[in-house]
Amino acid sequence: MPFRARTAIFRWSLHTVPYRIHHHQPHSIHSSSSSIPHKFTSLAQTQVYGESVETSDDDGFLSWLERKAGCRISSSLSIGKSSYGRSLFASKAIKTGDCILKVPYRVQITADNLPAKIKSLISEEVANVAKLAVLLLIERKLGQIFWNESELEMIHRSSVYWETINQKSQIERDFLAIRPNHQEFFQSKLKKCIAVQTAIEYRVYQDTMSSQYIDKIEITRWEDMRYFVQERKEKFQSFGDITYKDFMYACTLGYLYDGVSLLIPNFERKPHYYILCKYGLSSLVSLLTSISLSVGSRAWGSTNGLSLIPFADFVNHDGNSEAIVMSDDDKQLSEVISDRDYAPGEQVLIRYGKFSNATLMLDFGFTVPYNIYDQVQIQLDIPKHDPLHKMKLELMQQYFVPSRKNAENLKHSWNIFTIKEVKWPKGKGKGLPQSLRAFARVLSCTNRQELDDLVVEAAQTDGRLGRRPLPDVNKEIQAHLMLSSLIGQLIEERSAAIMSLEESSNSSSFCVRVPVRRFMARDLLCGELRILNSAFTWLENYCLSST
Ligand SMILES: C[S@@+](CC[C@H](N)C(=O)[O-])C[C@H]1O[C@@H](n2cnc3c(N)ncnc32)[C@H](O)[C@@H]1O
Repeated sequence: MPFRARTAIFRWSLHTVPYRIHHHQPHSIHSSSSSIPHKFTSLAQTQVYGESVETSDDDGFLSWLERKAGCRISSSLSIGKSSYGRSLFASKAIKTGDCILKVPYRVQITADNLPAKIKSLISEEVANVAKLAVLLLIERKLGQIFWNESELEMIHRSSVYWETINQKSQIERDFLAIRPNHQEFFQSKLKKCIAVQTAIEYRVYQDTMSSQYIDKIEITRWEDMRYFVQERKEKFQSFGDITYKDFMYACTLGYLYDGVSLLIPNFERKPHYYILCKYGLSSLVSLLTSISLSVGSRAWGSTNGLSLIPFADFVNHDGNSEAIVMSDDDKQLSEVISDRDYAPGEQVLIRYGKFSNATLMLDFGFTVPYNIYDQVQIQLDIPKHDPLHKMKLELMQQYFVPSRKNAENLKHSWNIFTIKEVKWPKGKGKGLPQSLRAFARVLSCTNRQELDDLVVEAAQTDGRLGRRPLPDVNKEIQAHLMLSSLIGQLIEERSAAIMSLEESSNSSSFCVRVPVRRFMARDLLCGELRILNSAFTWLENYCLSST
């Protein structure tokens, strides 16, 4: 995932592993996980996730990778197909605590693996994830990664909407930063090629509108191109939406992929054909524009920075699993220890991280129907017309400094709070975040004296502003009523958005992916609604119990 920000590295000690290891998780902008273990996957979920293993054309991959690594990577897993794309399945019975895969660092890929000649083409300001992206080779459904505007409209009430917009523009910036250099590189190759008259005749639609053919295109790798044309003629004809420029660019990407050939069995010298033949040209071209997201959903934060971990990246996610990818620096490998027993043929799942649906959706392109890590961002503003606006603003900026972890994440600022589901809305256990309630107390002050009193109280206690209930009970209730009114408004917005999703689900769509995205939007919004409702109930109870 695009990760301009932090990669959390967690120390994790499974009882079966006697040495110190690091837990690493797929890179996520949103990652804010702690490493507290959660429950085993329930049987019901196993059935939902369970799939029968189909023979996959990736069968040779494991043995190829083991040859490359010079050691056994897994003796209990095989690659198969699931409803989430490829996945790992138990090839024999697995017991809790078994080490199910070990991938040595030497066959993992980090930005450092970029060959020097490629590195020199990529400017310094390009994010690590984008550098890794040029190494990415296997991604399906590439053309469908970004949501279009009307699809985004389904979630415009959620903060994910703005995050998506920001992410897209960052990717565009990275892409633009890579492209000019690369084109220059290709231009020089092309000139050479023209000089030696190594041209090949082939046809490609220039664009769908004109359906014009370009007949003679000089290309350096004409032999390779002929191979491609012969093999994939029928596909070739259907690439109507690809412009000549895109096409050339896609073909030349092969140079960039040279650096990752180690991941592609039997295609060591022709990595781009692998992608072209297997997934089609549009996939390859889309790869360029959706590059960071694709990499992000396969890259793992570790002690080595972002890494692509072959084989481990075939495993799918279950937020309830306790199995995670861990790295052992002493042994120079990443490994997964099973958190439960598996029968042969069962799909093996791990937890990528404690990710909300917003994170899963934005960084991995999927959601789960009931996500225990869901959360909602709430923004509180000081009303412009508040006579104490200036004083409150100064106090807020001074006292409500986001934690370092949150500060790294652009979406966090002093007036944005993250709320999680309140498990015990009747008052037991943790309620709403203290910082949010403190902020509301400051907002509810109506004169300077009240604000000064809060400052004095902070100095006399732990230095934090508004952490204690206001001495005036009515004021305390007022502050919390203000929060419940805001939350009530957010609930209405989410409910309306869910309703309109339901209405639009009756209209037929020609596009296969729209219903899928509608489900994702619904998972996201329903999760947020659940959290907001729990917060609302908690606030109601707090106010009632304070009277
Ligand atoms: C690391 S890859 C896992 C292998 C992937 N299924 C494949 O075909 O290559 C992560 C991607 O798998 C899919 N995926 C993983 N877990 C999933 C889940 N629980 N539900 C839906 N899709 C999932 C998503 O497309 C995600 O971006």
